[in-house]
Parts: sequence; structure tokens; C-alpha cells
Amino acid sequence: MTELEQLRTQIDLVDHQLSDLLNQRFLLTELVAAVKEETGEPVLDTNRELKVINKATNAIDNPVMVNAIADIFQVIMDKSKQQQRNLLHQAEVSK
Ligand SMILES: O=C(O)C(=O)C[C@]1(C(=O)O)C=C[C@@H](O)C=C1
Repeated sequence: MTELEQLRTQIDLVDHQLSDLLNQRFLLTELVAAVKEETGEPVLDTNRELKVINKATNAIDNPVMVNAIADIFQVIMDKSKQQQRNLLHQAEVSK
């Protein structure tokens, strides 16, 4: 195996883990949507988003990586809000 192939094998492994973890996270945010439907809380919680990004970047030293990881988490949470809004809309139309 070439060095490039070896590195790509490692990347595939990490991607598999990331995909699995993202799926777990989306399942949890679906549960959050169900709670918010009951309590009437808005989908967007800006304070919580700041905390999520701070926690995700706290232990990272490289400022370039801090920015990259913050951007990625923002995209993840944007997708999470989209998914929550879809679920809340479906719940609304099925009433
Ligand atoms: O914690 C919440 O209230 C969520 O809805 C989850 C989540 C997230 O994906 O982490 C999504 C939307 C909110 O703006 C904040 C955080």
C-alpha cells in the first residue's frame, strides 16, 4: 500500500466514525424537537449555539483549526434546526 493509500484508509475510518456520531447527534436533536413541540420553546437558541461551539473548540490550540471546527459545528447546527423545523411542521400539519 502506498503512503497515500494508507492515509486514505485512516481518513475513511475517521469519516465512518464521524458519520456515525453525526447520525447519533441528529437522532438526539430529533428528540429535542419533540421536547420543544411540547414546551413551545423556539428551535433557535443562540446562547446554546455559542456554548456548543465554545465546548467544541476549547481544547484546540491551532487558531486555523478553531475557525474550521467552529464553522463545521455551525453547519451541523443549521442542519439540526432545519431538521427540527421540518419535524415541527409535519407535527403541525398532522394535527
Ligand atoms: O439545544 C437545543 O436547544 C437544540 O435545539 C439543539 C441545537 C444543536 O444542534 O445543538 C440546535 C438548535 C439550537 O439553536 C441550539 C442547539
